[in-house]
Amino acid sequence: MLIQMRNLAFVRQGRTILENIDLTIKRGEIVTLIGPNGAGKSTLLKIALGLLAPSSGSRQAIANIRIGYMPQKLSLPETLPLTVKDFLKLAKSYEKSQLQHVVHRLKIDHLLKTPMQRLSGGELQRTLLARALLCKPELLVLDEPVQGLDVSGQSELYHLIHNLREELDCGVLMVSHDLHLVMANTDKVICLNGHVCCEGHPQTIQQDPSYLELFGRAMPAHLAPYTHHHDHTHDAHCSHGLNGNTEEKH
Ligand SMILES: Nc1ncnc2c1ncn2[C@@H]1O[C@H](COP(=O)(O)OP(=O)(O)OP(=O)(O)O)[C@@H](O)[C@H]1O
Repeated sequence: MLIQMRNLAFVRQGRTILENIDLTIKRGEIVTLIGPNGAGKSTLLKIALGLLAPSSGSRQAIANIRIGYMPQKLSLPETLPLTVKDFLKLAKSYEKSQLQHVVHRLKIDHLLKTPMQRLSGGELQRTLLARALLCKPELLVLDEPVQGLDVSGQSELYHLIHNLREELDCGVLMVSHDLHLVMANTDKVICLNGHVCCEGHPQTIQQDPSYLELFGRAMPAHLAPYTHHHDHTHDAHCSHGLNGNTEEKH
């Protein structure tokens, strides 16, 4: 076990954002959080990172756990002179040999002198991932790592994450909206909507009634859209009540 949350809740300004969360991540395991906007996915990642404290329940991690974090986005002033190399060197602590290894592994050697603002979407995601790897993480936390990439770029990055997990023998906790790609690239999926609606292996979870209510009927993996059905309401125990027949696509 790398990290474990038990009966965790997070409340802000009188509003319950997360409740009844039980989550364990082991070494070598990829766990993916899916859920509609505002479901609490980023909040849960911040609790995993230790940036936010739970309001109740517990979050335990192994002693001195090394966590590499890839944020959802990076906002840099257009005129800030910052090359990829400078950016990587801002990481808290790393060895020079590790920087060289990571840069080579993620195939960004040729970008080291490029200003951060000039990177393409795919190059930026690889650079952010490289920075997350500098601490030789035992746990990688990735907030929508493939956003902004085209389908082949998404597939390539998931494949890379898949391989890195084996090479580093680390755990991976990530958020994704790309349901069809998640299914092929994860060990465990957790459907979150303030609480855990359902969880399990990607193949089995597609049969779960809670999953089907949230994301619609199972389809061939390459055709599955990310569809969130809002024709029901949730309570803390994941029972559903019908309230109309509207549907949202995210
Ligand atoms: N510190 C805070 N204080 C008050 N409300 C907050 C705080 N942090 C998050 N929230 C609220 O909690 C809810 C969950 O936010 P969160 O960003 O975790 O959702 P998400 O699932 O990551 O959404 P998205 O898919 O849109 O990124 C949102 O309604 C947000 O406004």
